[in-house]
Amino acid sequence: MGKILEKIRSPQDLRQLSRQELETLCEEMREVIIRTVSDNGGHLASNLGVVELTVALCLTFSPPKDSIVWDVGHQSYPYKLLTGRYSKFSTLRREGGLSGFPNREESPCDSFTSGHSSASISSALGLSEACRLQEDDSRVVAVIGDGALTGGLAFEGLNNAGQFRRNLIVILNDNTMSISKNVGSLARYLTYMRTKPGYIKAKSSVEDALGRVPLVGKPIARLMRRAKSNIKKLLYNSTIFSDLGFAYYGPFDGHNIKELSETLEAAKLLKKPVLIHVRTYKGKGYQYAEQSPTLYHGISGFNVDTGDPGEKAQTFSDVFGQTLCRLAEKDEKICAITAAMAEGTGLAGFRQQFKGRFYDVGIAEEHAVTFAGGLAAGGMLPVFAVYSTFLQRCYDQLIHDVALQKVKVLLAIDRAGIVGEDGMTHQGLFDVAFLRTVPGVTLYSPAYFGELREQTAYLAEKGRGLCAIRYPRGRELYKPVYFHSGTESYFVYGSHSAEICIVTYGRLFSFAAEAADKLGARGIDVKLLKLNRVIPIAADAVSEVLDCPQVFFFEEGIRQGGVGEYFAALLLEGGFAGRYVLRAIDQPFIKHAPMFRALEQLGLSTGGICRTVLEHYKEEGAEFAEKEA
Ligand SMILES: Cc1ncc(C[n+]2csc(CCOP(=O)(O)OP(=O)(O)O)c2C)c(N)n1
Ligand SMILES: CC(=O)[C@@H](O)[C@H](O)COP(=O)(O)O
Ligand SMILES: [Mg+2]
Repeated sequence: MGKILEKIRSPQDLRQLSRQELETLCEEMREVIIRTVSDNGGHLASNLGVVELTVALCLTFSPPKDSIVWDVGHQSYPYKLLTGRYSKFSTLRREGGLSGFPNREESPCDSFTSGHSSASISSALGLSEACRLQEDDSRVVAVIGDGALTGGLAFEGLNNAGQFRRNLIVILNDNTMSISKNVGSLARYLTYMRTKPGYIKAKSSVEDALGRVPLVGKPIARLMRRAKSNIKKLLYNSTIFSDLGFAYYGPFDGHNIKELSETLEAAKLLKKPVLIHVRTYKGKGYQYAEQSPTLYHGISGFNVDTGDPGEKAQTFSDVFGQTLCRLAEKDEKICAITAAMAEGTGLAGFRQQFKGRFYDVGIAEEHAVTFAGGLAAGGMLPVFAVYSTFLQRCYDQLIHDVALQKVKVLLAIDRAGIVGEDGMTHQGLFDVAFLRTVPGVTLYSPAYFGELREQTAYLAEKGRGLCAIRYPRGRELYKPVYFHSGTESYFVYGSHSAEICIVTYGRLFSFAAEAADKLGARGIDVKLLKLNRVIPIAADAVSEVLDCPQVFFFEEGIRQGGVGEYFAALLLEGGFAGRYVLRAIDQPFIKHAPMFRALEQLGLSTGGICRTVLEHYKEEGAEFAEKEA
């Protein structure tokens, strides 16, 4: 297994291989990727689609001297295999192992850490300009998918790069898919380019472009002659890309190593930005992924022989999607918006049931929020379901295009908190802190499916202005059965006379409740305050713990600007005289690890909550902590 692959220590090693050996290498790479993702989970279909492209890139360029920037970076597994990481590949996405995305700390061959879409052209342009300014002749290549190209940032990059008279290669990896089918006019335009009958001979063709390159020696002349005939027959007269200042080549077969490498060699010689359009197939080489590229885009593991991913427990996203469908049956104003994440956010059912009120806007979160603002100003009730990490892009739109307009928009913030194996680029840890600064926002944070249903309905029916609800990745956790009091915005559990009070919100409440049970079993009486509404915090909720001598606040989000700090300020204003201990996240770039393992390491699991309380509870605490550790 991996006979050729195991000898590849760096891209330079590929140059010793024959055409046949390169083909065999691709088969070996696919086998390793399929096996590893079946065990560890990960992004299968996109990686299988770029195997030949990666080989061609590594044959033509010399990372780390040359930079290859992978957009999103979820398709960088073949690149990891060819850049000295084969021996560690079985650790992919495991705690302490290789990241599922390019990471500057992992390898000098990863020139830019990525995870969020549509940024590659801008970062590649920056890298290229840094080379120019330092008189470094290294090459820079950005590889961007047709899905990622729907993001506005990609166009900002193209617009800016098009004016530079300097080589910058952008490879458009067009597989007609985002996570689901790619959408929008651009996707239509790419289809037109792929299928347009009869190629037009170029006016300002590669011949002109190549004519400007000084001929040095016979090999280059030969190479250029070959490239010219190759390119000439496939070059369009005018494309959106050439209008933006790029030389456009394509579309090419993205699974033909020879054609790709020759094209890349030729493109290297141009003294202007170049866009090379390649057609690839998501899932190539694994029949199940070819048939269902959406299912195998990101998958938690599967049986290699049957492709069976196994049973999946119900998730918060599922419950949200079902709830929104029920609400939309009664309220015709409700519209659902996704930025290319219909499956992940649980909106696939809504898409089917309410086609006319469903919008997949492409990977364009900023646009999604402003579009929602417009829908709301026009009298509709837009609901934008988005992962917490991707909402980070929308800060200005939330302020300017929703809050300032005084319109009602509902944000369904999925993957809030630690997400697990996707790691540092995907953790949902900032949303609460930045939403706190948006005027007039209302934010709820359910711990359980039932609460998600109730709070979504409450916000849809009664909320005002910018309303949001945040919930975690995956399933619901431990639910205490004992009595609680309070209002819709908070619940109180346990004895009112307890000397210790734990305050928290969202899924951490399950751990806090378990911790309270354990502490109770050791004779330590704990009162629990669960915030349902975290912005604004209800004055009554603060009053509930004002007289408590020790208040512990646990938060699955960043400390700065989080709810824990906010709660502390309200306590102080209310005259609180006790001890306040806040455990939140201080270093938010948290590496990949199983979700609950990461929470444990952050001291935010049941054990962590017990330990923190007990550290402050002297004698019994020391004894208990030893037992628990
Ligand atoms: C800002 C942002 N929004 C959403 C995502 C989630 N996401 C990851 S990959 C992907 C689809 C990318 O499609 P494409 O660029 O065509 O790559 P392919 O998977 O087809 O290779 C999406 C929506 C993301 N990574 N970043
Ligand atoms: C690459 C990317 O951004 C998404 O594919 C993400 O990995 C999806 O994560 P979930 O598995 O949480 O939907
Ligand atoms: Mg694609």
